[in-house]
Amino acid sequence: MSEILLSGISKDFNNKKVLKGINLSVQEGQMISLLGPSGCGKTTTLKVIAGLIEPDGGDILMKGQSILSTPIEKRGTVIVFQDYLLFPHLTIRQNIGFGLKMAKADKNYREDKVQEMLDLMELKGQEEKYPNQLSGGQKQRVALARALAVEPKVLLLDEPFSNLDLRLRETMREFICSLQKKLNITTILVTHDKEEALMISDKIAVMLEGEIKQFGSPVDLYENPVSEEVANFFGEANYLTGTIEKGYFNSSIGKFQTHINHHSSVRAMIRPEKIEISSQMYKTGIKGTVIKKRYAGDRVHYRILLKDIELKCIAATKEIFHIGQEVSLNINGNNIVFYEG
Ligand SMILES: Nc1ncnc2c1ncn2[C@@H]1O[C@H](COP(=O)(O)OP(=O)(O)OP(=O)(O)O)[C@@H](O)[C@H]1O
Repeated sequence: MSEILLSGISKDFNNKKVLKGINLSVQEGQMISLLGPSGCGKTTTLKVIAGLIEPDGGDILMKGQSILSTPIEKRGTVIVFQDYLLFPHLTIRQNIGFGLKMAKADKNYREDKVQEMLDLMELKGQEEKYPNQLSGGQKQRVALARALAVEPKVLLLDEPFSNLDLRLRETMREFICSLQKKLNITTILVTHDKEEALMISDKIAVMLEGEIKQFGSPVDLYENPVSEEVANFFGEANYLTGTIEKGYFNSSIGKFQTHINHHSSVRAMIRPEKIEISSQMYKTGIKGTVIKKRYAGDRVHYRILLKDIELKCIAATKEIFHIGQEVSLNINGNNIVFYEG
C-alpha cells in the first residue's frame, strides 16, 4: 500500500487550471522528486499534500485513509520551504523545539528530542545562536531539524538547495540523501533542476503545465521518455524521421537494428551522448564533418553535419575533434527511442 497517494487532484486559481488531475503514488521510505519548470504547479502540489491549500477535486490517501479533512497538524506531513522560514528572534534550540512546543510535548521529551536533532544535524555548539548568526547550510539543517523533530511520516521539501551556492548544494544534497535513507522517511522534493532530480531520487514525476507527464526511475525517464515533450524537457535530443521494417529502422543517415518489429513511420530520438564519435573512418560508421564545437571542460558539445542533417553529439575530452574534421559516427539501435511519426 502507498504511504501517500494522490488521486485526481485538481486546483484552479483565478479560473486558471493549475493542477489538472494529479495522480501520484509514493511508497514508504521513497525519495520522490516533483520536477518541472517554474509555474507548473509543483509547490501547489506540496501545499495540497501538507493541507495548506484545499484542492478543488480529487483525494489524498495516507496508508489508504483519506486525509483531506484531517487538520494540518495531524496529517503527519511537514513542509520545509526554500527560504527556511526560521524564527529570527528564537535561538536555534528554540527553533528546533518549536513544533514540539506547539504540539504540547512533554518538556523532558522535547529537550531530549532537540538534543537528538542537534546531534543528527551536526549542529552541536550552535544551539544558543540566532538564525542570522548561521551559514546557509546550517540554517537549512536547522529547518530540517525543526521539521523532523515532530517525527513526520512524510517530509515535503520545496527547492531545498536553491538558496545555496554550488559547493554547499552538493554537500547538502549528500547530507539530505543519507539522512533520508538513514531515517527511511518518505520524502517528496520539489525541484526544477534535472540533474539534481536524476542524482537523488528513487523516482521522478515530471510535471508540465499542471500534469504529471511521466513517473519513473531516473534511468527510465532519461533513457525512455514517453513523449518528445518529456525527452526535450530532460535534455538535448536529436530527431530523425524514418520507418521501421522487419526489425530495422531506416533513415536518411542509415539503417539501424532495433528490437521493435511492427511496421510504422516513426520519429526517432537519440541523445547526443549516445552517439560515438571516432577519427577512425570505420566502414560501418556514418561519415560526417564537425561544423561546431563547444568545449565544456569535462565534455565537448559538437554539431556534426551528415549530408543535409545536423546531429548534436556530446563526447568526453579523451580525444578532441576540430572544426572541419571528418569523423565517423556509431549509433547503437538500442539507444534509439521511437515515437509514432
Ligand atoms: N495562492 C495563489 N493564488 C493565485 N495563483 C497562484 C497561487 N499559488 C500559485 N498560483 C499560481 O499557480 C501556478 C503554479 O504555481 P506553483 O507555485 O505551484 O508553481 P511551481 O511549479 O512551484 O513554480 P516555482 O518553481 O516557480 O515555484 C503559477 O502560475 C502561480 O502563479
